[in-house]
Amino acid sequence: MGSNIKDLDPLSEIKALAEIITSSIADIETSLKDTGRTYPSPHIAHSRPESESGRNILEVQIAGAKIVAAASQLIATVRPPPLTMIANALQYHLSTAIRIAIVTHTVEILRDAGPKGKHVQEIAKPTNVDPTKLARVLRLLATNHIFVEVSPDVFANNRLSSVLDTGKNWEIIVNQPADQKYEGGIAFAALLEHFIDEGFKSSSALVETILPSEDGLSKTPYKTAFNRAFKTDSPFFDWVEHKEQKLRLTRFAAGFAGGSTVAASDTILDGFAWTSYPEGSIVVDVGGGVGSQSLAIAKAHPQLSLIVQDRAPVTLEGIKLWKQELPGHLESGRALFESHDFFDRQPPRKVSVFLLRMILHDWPTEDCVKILKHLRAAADNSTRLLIVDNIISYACHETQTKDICGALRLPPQKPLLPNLGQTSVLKYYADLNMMTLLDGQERTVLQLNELLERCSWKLIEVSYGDSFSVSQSKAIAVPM
Ligand SMILES: C[S@@+](CC[C@H](N)C(=O)[O-])C[C@H]1O[C@@H](n2cnc3c(N)ncnc32)[C@H](O)[C@@H]1O
Repeated sequence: MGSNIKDLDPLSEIKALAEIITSSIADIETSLKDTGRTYPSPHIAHSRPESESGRNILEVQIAGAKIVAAASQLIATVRPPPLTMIANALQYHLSTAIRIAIVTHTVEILRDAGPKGKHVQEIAKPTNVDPTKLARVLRLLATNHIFVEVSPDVFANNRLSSVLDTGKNWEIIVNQPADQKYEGGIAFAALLEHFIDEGFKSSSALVETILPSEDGLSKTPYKTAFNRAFKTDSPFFDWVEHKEQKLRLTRFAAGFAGGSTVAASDTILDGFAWTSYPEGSIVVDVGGGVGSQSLAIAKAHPQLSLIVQDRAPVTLEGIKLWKQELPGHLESGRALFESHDFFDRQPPRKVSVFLLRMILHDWPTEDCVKILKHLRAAADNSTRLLIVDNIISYACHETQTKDICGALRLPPQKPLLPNLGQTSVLKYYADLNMMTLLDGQERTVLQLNELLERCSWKLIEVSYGDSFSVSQSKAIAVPM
């Protein structure tokens, strides 16, 4: 497990893990007492972000990160190994069960019933699914702490299941076309549906895609596992815009626009010196989508001028959003949307900050080189490049990046994994999602450093974000 494993006999290792859990719980208790906040109950709906305020205290987060790392390591240590491997190999049923709960609108149907729940006959009726099969699906979820089986075949929501709630009335959802489910609602489940539909189906084709073709010489006809699974030559982002993929496009857009914010606790505003830029400094948000990040920057730092670049149809959506959210910035020219392909040269102008958020991970390294070289050509000595992505750590100690500010982290307590194992696992899932769908990749600091150097950018600072954060790591580079 941890690289320090040889120092501990097995029982001492188990005790050390248990001790990490006990002392972390004591830390949580102290922080809650000091701040007068309470810990969120696993039995109560996750309906408002404020209800997470106890868990969001920095010290509570750090303690929670240790508990997740230690508890999962403890399970991996004590359960008979073949059973752990079988349970790991069968995880796909859990993904499927989550999607079934979403498409049957189970969470919305159960919302009003509260803790007493509803019989599965009632839950199954609106979507006309077989109640006995739905009960088995929900029981697997309840066994994983998602929903509660209150009495045989009677299920109720709990905090985990309630994360899937759109907040909409189930009778409205059932009578709407499927692509309208997330309209006017919370779209977190849309993100999960994208993972479990396009992502999961593609993942099942990764084995055949990664292996060399049978003769060992000819190239595989499919570039990505996604291409193989969906029998298409189109890159994912083109395919999802095909007419017949309307439901998937709507769901994907909803999931990424609104859904991802439910999970993020730190933001674009943290970890970068936005206030150091004077009136009129230009920030170019490259591949900025509808400008949701730029919107947060503009609201917090009104002295900045924001230019959001993306593909033409996306910029039109962005203008609509900004007209609602911050019309004054568009009218005064303080913010503008620019249709621009990031594989083309940047328009000449003085840019203070180029922002690349969740862009580089979408692309293979050679394409990232093209994007970064165009930005470098448009930069002057004072330009900063801010990259926001998942920066992943090796699962072992690494010291080669010690000269980059923030890159090295203190090793966690023995015998935890250096990357805290399950605590940071979402970043590694994201990496495989990138591989599967796009031939993209999440990068380590070493890989990012090498990539930037090839494009004459120098990586000067890294911050990883909160313990549980995803897509919130930041890297700052300057021209070489
Ligand atoms: C994962 S989204 C990130 C959006 C935004 N940066 C954010 O963090 O919310 C990737 C974005 O890249 C845009 N994109 C893809 N190919 C592009 C290209 N060749 N030129 C400009 N933008 C592109 C997509 O339209 C999409 O908005």
